[in-house]
Amino acid sequence: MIEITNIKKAFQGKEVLKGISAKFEQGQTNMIIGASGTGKSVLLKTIVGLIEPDSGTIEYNGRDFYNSSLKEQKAIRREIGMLFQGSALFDSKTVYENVKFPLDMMSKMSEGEKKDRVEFCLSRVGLAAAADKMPSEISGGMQKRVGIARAIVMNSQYLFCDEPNSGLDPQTSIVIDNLIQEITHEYNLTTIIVSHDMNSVMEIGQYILFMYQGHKVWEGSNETILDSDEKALHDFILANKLMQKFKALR
Ligand SMILES: Nc1ncnc2c1ncn2[C@@H]1O[C@H](COP(=O)(O)OP(=O)(O)OP(=O)(O)O)[C@@H](O)[C@H]1O
Repeated sequence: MIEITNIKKAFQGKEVLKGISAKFEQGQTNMIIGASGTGKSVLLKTIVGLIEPDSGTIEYNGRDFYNSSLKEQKAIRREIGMLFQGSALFDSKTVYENVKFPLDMMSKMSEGEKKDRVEFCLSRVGLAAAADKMPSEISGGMQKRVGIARAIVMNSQYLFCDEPNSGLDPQTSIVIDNLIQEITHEYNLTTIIVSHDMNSVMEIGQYILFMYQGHKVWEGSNETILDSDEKALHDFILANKLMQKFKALR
């Protein structure tokens, strides 16, 4: 579980995060949603340790990240897997080499152990046959799957996904959403996904934190989100035409 308490962050005097608290449970897909510019990415970066908050705490299974020693922070970082927007693969490395990269950087495994682990992760995301391909030779959806394999290769406990569906067609988006959810359940990960894709929210949002202008204004699940009478959330949901129709039918 990741617990954040009263997180605040300002840039040049402008408050971007205005005291956010939440609990992201293990073994479920947690989502941070909200309109553009509302602070979702800053919050995610704060949680993973890329932006230090001005105040507040972030606890990884009880370990307070920003009040830990560098050694302890490094240990937590090793337990984190990230799926970046746009996949962020190395263009000059094969699929296999991309997935192996974190093991080369951070593990003490032998070459044989690394090979087994990379092959296991690639087959878990359905890409065993694409190991020798270059990122430019595979589709956007396959690139995301490589990104997921790379994110879990270190046996991560925590999985962070920043807009995992950006640039994907609706059908491929569902495949990627379902893969993230399956992996979360299978390996009992604490997963946090930043998204503004309402389809994903409805598909896999087991816990949803809705942000508006730097505040948490609503939390709940995909089962309760359509019943909320929070105005900002309502406006966000109904910006999606399909959701308007769906809501009208209920
Ligand atoms: N390093 C930074 N320095 C100054 N301002 C920043 C910095 N990072 C983010 N901001 C500001 O913080 C605010 C929130 O940005 P953030 O990227 O978190 O929004 P978001 O909700 O993720 O938006 P989007 O959905 O468009 O990615 C914006 O006004 C942005 O300009």
